[in-house]
Amino acid sequence: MTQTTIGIIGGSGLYAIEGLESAEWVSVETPWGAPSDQLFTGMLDGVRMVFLPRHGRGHVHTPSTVPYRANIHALKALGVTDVFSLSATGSFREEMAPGDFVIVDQFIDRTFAREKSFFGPGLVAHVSLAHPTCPRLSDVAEEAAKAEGINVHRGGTYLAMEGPQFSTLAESKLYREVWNCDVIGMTNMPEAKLAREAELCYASVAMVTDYDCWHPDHDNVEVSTIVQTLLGNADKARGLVRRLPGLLGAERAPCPHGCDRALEAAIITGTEHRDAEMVRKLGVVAGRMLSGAG
Ligand SMILES: CSC[C@H]1O[C@H](OP(=O)(O)O)[C@H](O)[C@@H]1O
Ligand SMILES: Nc1ncnc2[nH]cnc12
Repeated sequence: MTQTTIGIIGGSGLYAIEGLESAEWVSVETPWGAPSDQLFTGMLDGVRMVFLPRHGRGHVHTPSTVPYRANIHALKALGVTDVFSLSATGSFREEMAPGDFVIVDQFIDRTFAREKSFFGPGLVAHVSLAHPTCPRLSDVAEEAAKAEGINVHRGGTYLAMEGPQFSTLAESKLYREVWNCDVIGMTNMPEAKLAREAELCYASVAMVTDYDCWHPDHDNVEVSTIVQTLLGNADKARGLVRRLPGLLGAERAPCPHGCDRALEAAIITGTEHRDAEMVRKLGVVAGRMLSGAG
């Protein structure tokens, strides 16, 4: 048994969480540059919490400039074991209405201008992403949402687009009608990929703000309308977060789905061929698999 440390990545509209004891903002340096912001740490119901605003306080990072690798590295460096990602999304489903939450379980990655892996030349790894979210954390997120009276949908495919512009109507229809996606956002990829490489359990909670531009009875998405819905969603998200420590508990057993052992069958570069600098940079994220190498 180890200790649970919950990481919360707050998306658009969620730049702080409340109620932590002994709370402080801490700076973390990483070999991948600076994270989006300082990280807010403290205790909630006997469980250590670490919160990171994905776009930084004041929303300064675009979806393309969010330093995803530095963010996941910083969470891992602070001992985080379980990550809940909260994100604003458009919806492709009539029944997934603005104000509803969707516990995402699949992604289609259409992003193209981001670093997507901690690994690279001199240290190559291929983790499985068949099931990119952790069912154990997703159960907890669903239970917390229900306890808060949030209209929550279990399961959904998140289309990750590059942005920052919203989709064209043709794209929106393609994602909805042909690719069968449920929600759309700009940030969960490569975040979920990197969490898996860092052997962190990861759950994604999509907070629906709009119907993108496909819905004949709703206006095309605009930031001003998103912000209105986001204010309500962020209150709901803070309620959900408050329930997580009680549901997860302070003691942590190995993940029954193997998220925390994802690298065990993934690293392919032979020990004697590994690049020493890469091994050094990967010390925090993959050190347990690399000790003695390089
Ligand atoms: C403010 S609208 C577009 C913006 O909102 C979403 O952010 P996040 O995923 O961090 O909640 C979307 O991905 C875009 O970055
Ligand atoms: N319609 C949409 N498209 C992409 N990202 C979003 N975030 C919130 N709504 C969105």
